[in-house]
Amino acid sequence: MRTAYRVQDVRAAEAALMARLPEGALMRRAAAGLAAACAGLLGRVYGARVVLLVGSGDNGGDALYAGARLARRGAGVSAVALGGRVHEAGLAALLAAGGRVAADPHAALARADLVLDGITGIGGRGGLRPEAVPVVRAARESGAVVVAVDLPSGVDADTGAVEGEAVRADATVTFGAYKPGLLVDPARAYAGAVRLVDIGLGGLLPAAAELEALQHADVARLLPVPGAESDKYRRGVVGVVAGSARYPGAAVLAVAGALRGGAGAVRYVGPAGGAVLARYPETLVHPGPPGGAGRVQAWVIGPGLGDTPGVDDVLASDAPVLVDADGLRLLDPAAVRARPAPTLLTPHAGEAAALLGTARDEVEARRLEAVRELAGRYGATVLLKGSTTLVADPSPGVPVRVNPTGTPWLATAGSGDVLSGLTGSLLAAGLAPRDAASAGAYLHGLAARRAAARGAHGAGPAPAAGAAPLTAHEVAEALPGAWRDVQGGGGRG
Ligand SMILES: NC(=O)C1=CN([C@@H]2O[C@H](COP(=O)(O)OP(=O)(O)OC[C@H]3O[C@@H](n4cnc5c(N)ncnc54)[C@H](O)[C@@H]3O)[C@@H](O)[C@H]2O)[C@@H](O)CC1
Ligand SMILES: Nc1ncnc2c1ncn2[C@@H]1O[C@H](COP(=O)(O)OP(=O)(O)O)[C@@H](O)[C@H]1O
Ligand SMILES: [K+]
Repeated sequence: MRTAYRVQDVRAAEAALMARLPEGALMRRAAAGLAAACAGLLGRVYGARVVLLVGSGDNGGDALYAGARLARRGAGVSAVALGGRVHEAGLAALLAAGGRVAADPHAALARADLVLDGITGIGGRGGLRPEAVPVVRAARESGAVVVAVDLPSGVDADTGAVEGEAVRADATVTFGAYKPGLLVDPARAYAGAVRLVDIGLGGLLPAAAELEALQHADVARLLPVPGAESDKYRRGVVGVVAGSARYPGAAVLAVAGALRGGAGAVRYVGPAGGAVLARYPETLVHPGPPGGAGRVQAWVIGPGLGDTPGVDDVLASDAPVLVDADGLRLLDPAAVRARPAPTLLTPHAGEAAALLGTARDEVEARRLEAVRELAGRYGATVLLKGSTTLVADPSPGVPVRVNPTGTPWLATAGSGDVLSGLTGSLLAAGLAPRDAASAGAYLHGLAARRAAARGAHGAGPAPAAGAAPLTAHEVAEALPGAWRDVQGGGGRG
């Protein structure tokens, strides 16, 4: 499991550690890790040209000390000061190691092999200041590798928001702990490949992180495994209320996901039973309404539902309910809040905006705040889909889960239907809503990568990024392979 902590928690942990260490020891640890990462990226340090963008705080200090280490190994290092002051001891170390202050910043940047962004770290507020913008643009245009120190300057460490301009890094070397902004878009997209340098904060950070990202082994522990005593009812029956005369395909895709989610049986309820059976004869079908369909351990309602009634009926049941798509539009918030059984809402940004009474851009700019707000307001677990998928629990203080798998190719019609079927099936198999949602998103994203890379039936581990367009159906068909990848352990998301 990867965890991320808020700035106030990182600062408190650093303060506790610093009290036990000699002056400057923590910054030296950070700078050593940073310099080693830069050396790795450069390949050959001797003769490399390195430019440090140095702000007025300790983030600039880290860059200066790392620059000093690279200068001692033969790199040509020059510093560009962008704040009113610079970290004096850091600058002295750089000069003593043979580094310089750049006489002409733009000329230095034009020749640079590597640029270290030490403008702001966890002390930064708002986007880049205007005077930094042309320098940062020149760094980007030079073709040099841009490495952000702790965080790309200009992004919000706690929320992942980006207000105005920010550094677009190829890599970020972060210290002590991940910060939420490194894992949540839009800021995540500015960070490039993120590397964590251990400076000894372990044990000093709070027990509950702000964010958690599951990895293969975490998901493997959550997935249901049938025992010798299992039968289809004990494994759980998932009821899928989806599709309409206008959108029969949504029913087929939700059932496709549900059949690969570990429940013992899938009961489809709605008008698209014919289309569902033609593709999946193993489905139990019922024309509706849901109340007469028989016992289920969890419901999924909403994909392609149109205005078909049934949401009230399902919300009145005492089983866990996942509400997606049209179901989110039709639900009565008071009925959701009053439910004794768990509810899981799975909106994309537009649906989340409608539920919150705000604009879509607002949700996309502040995903972490939006998902927490929704969970609190509705008293439900919320899975917010999109470029960063987040899962929030309604209880305050529980870490939000951020999904590390997926590919932008998933932004294809119907892939959300597969996700809701899959996640509902995990709910029926007995997973808690937060676990079902995060394991569902993880498998779904992994399946998408497999499908995008080589088609649904390819073998071997999932590659890092998708390569070709995919269809929602292919995502569903790649789910068993993703499930096996996860259970095989090893790799991460
Ligand atoms: N506290 C510690 O023990 C450690 C801190 N470390 C480094 O120290 C950093 C935090 O240092 P600071 O607290 O000094 O804060 P920063 O260096 O992140 O930034 C603070 C300075 O930047 C200015 N500033 C704020 N917003 C700005 C903006 N938008 N544009 C330009 N300037 C802006 C402020 O006026 C202030 O002078 C961490 O991110 C990390 O890089 C590491 O050395 C590890 C140890
Ligand atoms: N830019 C993106 N990068 C990665 N995944 C995305 C992106 N945009 C959407 N997705 C994912 O694609 C799926 C789309 O679901 P949804 O919006 O409900 O579409 P639909 O209703 O057509 O099925 C979700 O799993 C979502 O997280
Ligand atoms: K920085």
